Amino acid sequence: MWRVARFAASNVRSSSQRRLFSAAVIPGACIVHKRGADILHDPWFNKDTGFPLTERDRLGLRGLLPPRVISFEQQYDRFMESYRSLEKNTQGQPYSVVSLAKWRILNRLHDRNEILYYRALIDNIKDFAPIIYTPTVGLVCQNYSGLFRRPRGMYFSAKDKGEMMSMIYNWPGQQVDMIVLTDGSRILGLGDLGVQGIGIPIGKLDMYVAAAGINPQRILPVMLDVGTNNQKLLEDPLYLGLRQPRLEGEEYLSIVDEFMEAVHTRWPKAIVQFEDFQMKWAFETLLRYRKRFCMFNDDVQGTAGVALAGLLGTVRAQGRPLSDFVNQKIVVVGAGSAGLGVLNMTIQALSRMSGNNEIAAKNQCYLLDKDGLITKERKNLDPAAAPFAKDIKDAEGLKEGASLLEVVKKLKPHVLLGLSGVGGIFNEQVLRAMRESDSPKPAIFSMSNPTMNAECNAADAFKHAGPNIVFASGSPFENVDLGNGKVGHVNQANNMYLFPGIGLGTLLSGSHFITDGMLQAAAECLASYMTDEEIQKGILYPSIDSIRHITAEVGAAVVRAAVEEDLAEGHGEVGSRELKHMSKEETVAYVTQNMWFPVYSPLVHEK
Ligand SMILES: NC(=O)C1=CN([C@@H]2O[C@H](COP(=O)(O)OP(=O)(O)OC[C@H]3O[C@@H](n4cnc5c(N)ncnc54)[C@H](O)[C@@H]3O)[C@@H](O)[C@H]2O)C=CC1
Ligand SMILES: CC(=O)C(=O)O
Ligand SMILES: [Mg+2]
Repeated sequence: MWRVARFAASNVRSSSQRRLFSAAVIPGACIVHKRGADILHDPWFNKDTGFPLTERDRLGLRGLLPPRVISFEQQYDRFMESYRSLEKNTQGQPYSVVSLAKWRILNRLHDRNEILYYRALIDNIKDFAPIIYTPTVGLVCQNYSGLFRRPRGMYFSAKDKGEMMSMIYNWPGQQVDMIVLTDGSRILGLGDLGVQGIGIPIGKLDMYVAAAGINPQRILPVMLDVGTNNQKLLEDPLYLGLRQPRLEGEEYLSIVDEFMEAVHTRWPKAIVQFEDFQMKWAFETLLRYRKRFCMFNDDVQGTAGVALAGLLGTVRAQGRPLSDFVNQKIVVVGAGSAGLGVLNMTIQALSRMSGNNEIAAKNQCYLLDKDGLITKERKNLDPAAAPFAKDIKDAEGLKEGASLLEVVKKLKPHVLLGLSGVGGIFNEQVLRAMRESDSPKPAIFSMSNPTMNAECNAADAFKHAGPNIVFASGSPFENVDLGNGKVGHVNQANNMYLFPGIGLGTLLSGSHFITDGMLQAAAECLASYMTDEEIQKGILYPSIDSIRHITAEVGAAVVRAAVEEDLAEGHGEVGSRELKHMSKEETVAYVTQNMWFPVYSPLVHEK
């Protein structure tokens, strides 16, 4: 096992500080149970030409590598040079060609040498996150059959019913801390991609390693293949998943049940993040498992916290006190797992701030789906959306099913937040209507992924809704040049700012459950992270460059919430008593010190 890497300081925000920070890592020895070529073919242990001569002798590697030993720094520079020349050589080519070429070069390194891969990822997170995460990961999932070279993670299919308890022991890692699980039924805004959705757990877990310092030997991406209803995939001769329609009802749940039991039998403390499940199963599984296992749903709960932090930021951006949040009119477009999760957490926060007045809180919020404004008059109203359906008498004269444009024109909302998965629905007319918003700095959150599915792009938002808006998107866009030296700041409102800290904080607290209190603490931590000066410039979230720092803070907030709720049993040598006595700063230091960092450790062979 890797010894935990130790960091010198916890308060690191600039890139020069980060470099110092990484230089202070002390590598521990690592036990390996294999020798010779088996080591070179194992990306967990392989150092390529970086094996020192003594290690080559000890591990039976002499003669299997060219004689010259190359330092880690040289290997790193060599990789970055080839990445930069790929960038240069593909300039001007279509987005899909360039980004898939970048993904391939990163993926090859991932498959060969994980230490070098994760170091490159951490040091270049701003450049590489859009490749290994949204938006390119969406393209990768769509093209998975053609891109597939080597398996990564585990695949449990409907055909494995009754076998999962033994299958779970096929995983080579002794300990697993973090699992990201999908059934591929709603991959970003791209719909049902069946087994091809495995790219999402892989990308999310890469973010866990990069942002939270979860040891990559202790992560497990999982695909639960219960079939697909995507006809194109079913007819594709190269499709790698089960060629059958999706299981439904009890049959479906029995597969998820069996998986959850198997995982927690082998690794009772593993945390399972449910990701990109279609809405009905997202809610059903959350309800079914959250009091039995350590799990959460990222799309429902992680997204909600990030959106709430952003909404509170928009109040500060208007120069108003946070208490003014209760006066904001918020329109949420998309009544799926993400939209309802956001609305639920927002109403809870509004309600708390207005003296537990849930009715007043609900009055501030409007919800639309593909059929327009959702009111209590809706026929076949989805039970999940029912608590947020407008009473027609409170709908400001708007009718059931009113269009987005009608709603925006009538309400003049402070916030327009999209989680519909439909690209371009914040069209020119809708954005122009936002110019009449009651807010001096109207907020437009175009949170759907990947880029093509964003409700609007950044340039259109500033062009049509005006330079005063506060803008956030789920996938990254460049800042917008507004002329006269002014910049329209683009925020990335993505659950990546919270899920790594939720997972890490839960792990280090030793809590068996992830409660609303822990999630709320995570959201509040993110909300209070930015300074007033940054917020005034329209910057609502930290730069992705400081994702490790924000994750340490969020992780610590989650640990402290678990302690407060008496759920924290501790982790490793740190028990519940020690956690209870830690100050806020000590908790941040504890979390930071437990972040893994990629450095070559001496390998020691053991039979
Ligand atoms: N930025 C972030 O961190 C996150 C972004 N998302 C994105 O949110 C999107 C939706 O995800 P889910 O809620 O899980 O999907 P979902 O499929 O459960 O819900 C989509 C909702 O949008 C509605 N809709 C469809 N067409 C519409 C239209 N023309 N006008 C208004 N509403 C319309 C549907 O009726 C449905 O209520 C995806 O693109 C996903 O990538 C999801 C989670 C996190
Ligand atoms: C970011 C994310 O979780 C999604 O788009 O589904
Ligand atoms: Mg997701």
